[in-house]
Amino acid sequence: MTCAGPAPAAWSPRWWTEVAERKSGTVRSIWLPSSMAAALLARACGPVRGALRPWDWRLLHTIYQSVELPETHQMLRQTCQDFVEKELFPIAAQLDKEHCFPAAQVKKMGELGLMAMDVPEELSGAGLDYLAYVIAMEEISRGCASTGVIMSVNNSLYLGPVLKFGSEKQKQQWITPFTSGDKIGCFALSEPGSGSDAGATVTTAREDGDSWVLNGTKAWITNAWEASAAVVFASTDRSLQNKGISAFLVPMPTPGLTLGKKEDKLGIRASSTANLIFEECRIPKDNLLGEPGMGFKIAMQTLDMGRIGIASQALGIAQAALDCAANYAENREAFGVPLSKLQAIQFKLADMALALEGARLLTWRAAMLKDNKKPFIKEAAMAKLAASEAATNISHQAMQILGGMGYVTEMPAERHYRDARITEIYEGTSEIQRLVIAGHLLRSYRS
Ligand SMILES: Cc1cc2nc3c(=O)[nH]c(=O)nc-3n(C[C@H](O)[C@H](O)[C@H](O)COP(=O)(O)OP(=O)(O)OC[C@H]3O[C@@H](n4cnc5c(N)ncnc54)[C@H](O)[C@@H]3O)c2cc1C
Repeated sequence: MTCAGPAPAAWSPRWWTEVAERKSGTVRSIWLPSSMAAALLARACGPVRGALRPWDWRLLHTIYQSVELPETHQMLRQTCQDFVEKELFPIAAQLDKEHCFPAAQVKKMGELGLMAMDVPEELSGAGLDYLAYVIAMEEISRGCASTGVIMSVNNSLYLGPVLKFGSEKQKQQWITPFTSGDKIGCFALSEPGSGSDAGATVTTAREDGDSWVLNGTKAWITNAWEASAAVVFASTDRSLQNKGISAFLVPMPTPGLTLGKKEDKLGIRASSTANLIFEECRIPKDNLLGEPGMGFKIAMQTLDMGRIGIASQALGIAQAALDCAANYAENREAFGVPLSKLQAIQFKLADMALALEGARLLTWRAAMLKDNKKPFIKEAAMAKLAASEAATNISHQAMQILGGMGYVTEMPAERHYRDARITEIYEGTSEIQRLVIAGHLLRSYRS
């Protein structure tokens, strides 16, 4: 088998168009999540509808979605599940073993709209909401956590800040070519000397005629080896500390930028992680994203959104581990009965399912708050913390349920265990999530 994976399946290039055609034969897209939910609500609520004020509708929209996903999102989930069964399950173990970037699968995900999910259709994105993004992220990560992080970085860490802070011209140039799976982007904030303390950035950018000139090293950059562009954070005025950091759009490859070695990692081994080394790297003046000094704000707001994606990646890994453990327990016999008849194993499975469901509800809630333009920073941190710790614990218990078979590569349990661990580290460690949650919590008591 090659890294390209199995022969291409007959995927519809735009699944939601197919859905629309199935429904009416005329509408190009049915992706209007709020109005769809309202229509479904109207069907569900009938006579009480007239009694509802606008804010009630919004509230019901939220409650409705937390009880049962809208039909559109269920269809999206099914599409992703079919993709995972055919395209990722058969090759995930080999991708991991060979550190192999899943180029063919990323291309197909681009064709399905999964590489630019909340980018508007005018910019060639799928034009979906964040709830759709987390549903898809979970499913893709269930099939292959490495593919999940590749998708997450392109969607939320690379496209996210360009969409939010870019000029119209920048959006055309730096978003549209990155929606189809042909090109992917990366996000370069961390440095060898600063990860959690991102404000301590020492990479610099100085103005020189029509250019910015970058110097310094960015560390741990996901997608570095395959990326065609990076959002890079560098200090334009060290004396201003956080407020002196700016964000830049850097084409890759470009003179003055070299890649470090691929890190040899515990998990998510099919995604590349490497340093970006800038030595008198010259980029056009126009490549400044936002205003000078806005970089720290751009980075923090991007990570707030990105955390919801990493929470969903963790959910996918946890679900895969639970599925593996439950199936094994049903089929493996000990002391004359299947493992699943033993109460000790049942209790483990129950606790695993409980942690997973709780984390999933927190993740959906954070996504829906974002979709409804409500504050979501604390909730995103809660979702990431709960989901990543659930993934670590669930994959640990799954390995225990499999016994010796959990420890060898014939079964996916050991890969889930290795993949889960990173979700507690990147896009803010668990300690940083606790700091964010506590900060918001205590502010609410003081105000
Ligand atoms: C596989 C991988 C992929 C990554 N991808 C990217 C990427 O694409 N782009 C990018 O910019 N970065 C990326 N990172 C970097 C990642 O975000 C950082 O590793 C992470 O933020 C932690 O920073 P650090 O490693 O410097 O640890 P440190 O910040 O040195 O932290 C070390 C320990 O101290 C704790 N700690 C630090 N400060 C505090 C505090 N104030 N209170 C309590 N505890 C604290 C931390 O929680 C941690 O346990 C990636 C990392 C990995 C391993």
